[in-house]
Amino acid sequence: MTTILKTHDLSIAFGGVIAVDQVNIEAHDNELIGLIGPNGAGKTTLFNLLTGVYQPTSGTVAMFDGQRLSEMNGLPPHRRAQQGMARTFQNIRLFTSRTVLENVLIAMTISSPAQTVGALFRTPKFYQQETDKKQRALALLAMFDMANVANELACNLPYGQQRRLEIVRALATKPKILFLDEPAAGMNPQETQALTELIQQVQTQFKMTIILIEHDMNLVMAISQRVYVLEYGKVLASGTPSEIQQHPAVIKAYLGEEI
Ligand SMILES: Nc1ncnc2c1ncn2[C@@H]1O[C@H](COP(=O)(O)OP(=O)(O)OP(=O)(O)O)[C@@H](O)[C@H]1O
Repeated sequence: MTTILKTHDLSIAFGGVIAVDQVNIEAHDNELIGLIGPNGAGKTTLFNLLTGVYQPTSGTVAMFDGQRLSEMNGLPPHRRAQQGMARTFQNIRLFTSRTVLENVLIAMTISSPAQTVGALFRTPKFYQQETDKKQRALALLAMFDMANVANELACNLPYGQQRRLEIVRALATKPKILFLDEPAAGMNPQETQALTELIQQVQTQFKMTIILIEHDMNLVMAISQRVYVLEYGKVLASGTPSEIQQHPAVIKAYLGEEI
């Protein structure tokens, strides 16, 4: 098991609220991790700290590439994206007036900009790269059953497909680690089931690490290899789904809710 991401005593305070409080977590290569916790527990804030949207009040985030450790503190989101982080958001953030294909191509271009000279003078290499990008984008869309809507405007897609497009767009950046913030939010049971299978397929096919915030316990418990539970900004428990489901403190935190 190779560690790919690790935090040390990661904390952030907003005024008097300590939203993330000395969190120590780690993610391994090709691991699917569930991040759960009651509303306001600090899950999205933790994602924002990991991906560079927020800088911590104290503590560190590090990524590992083999033996090489890269400190992430101080790096803005786009620099972390270049290091291999990609994410989706709780609220869909697509380029709604662009087509589905353009949304994916833009993500690819942002993550690996074309050589300026090639782009300026439209060299044969530039055209080849553009063709390759388009083929890769279409292949990703096909995997998500969306090749047939490649030329639709993103705003015209049904909600479930918009959510899936967000994942395709994140994958287009070839991340090492993918953060999914409530990917099943607002989906119906059939869409959720299809998404569950897709997330597993992504993990197997791309051999990447996925960290998933999700309120749908069936989804989390079905696909996570390990689960972290946050409560009041702290890690309350971590373990396999079955360990978490039997954990007394977790049961207490979720009293009245089915885990
Ligand atoms: N930018 C901010 N300014 C002030 N307080 C914030 C900010 N972001 C988050 N918080 C507070 O931090 C705490 C954790 O919020 P966060 O959104 O991370 O929780 P969550 O576990 O993702 O919740 P949910 O499951 O409802 O999405 C909350 O008390 C929230 O009000």
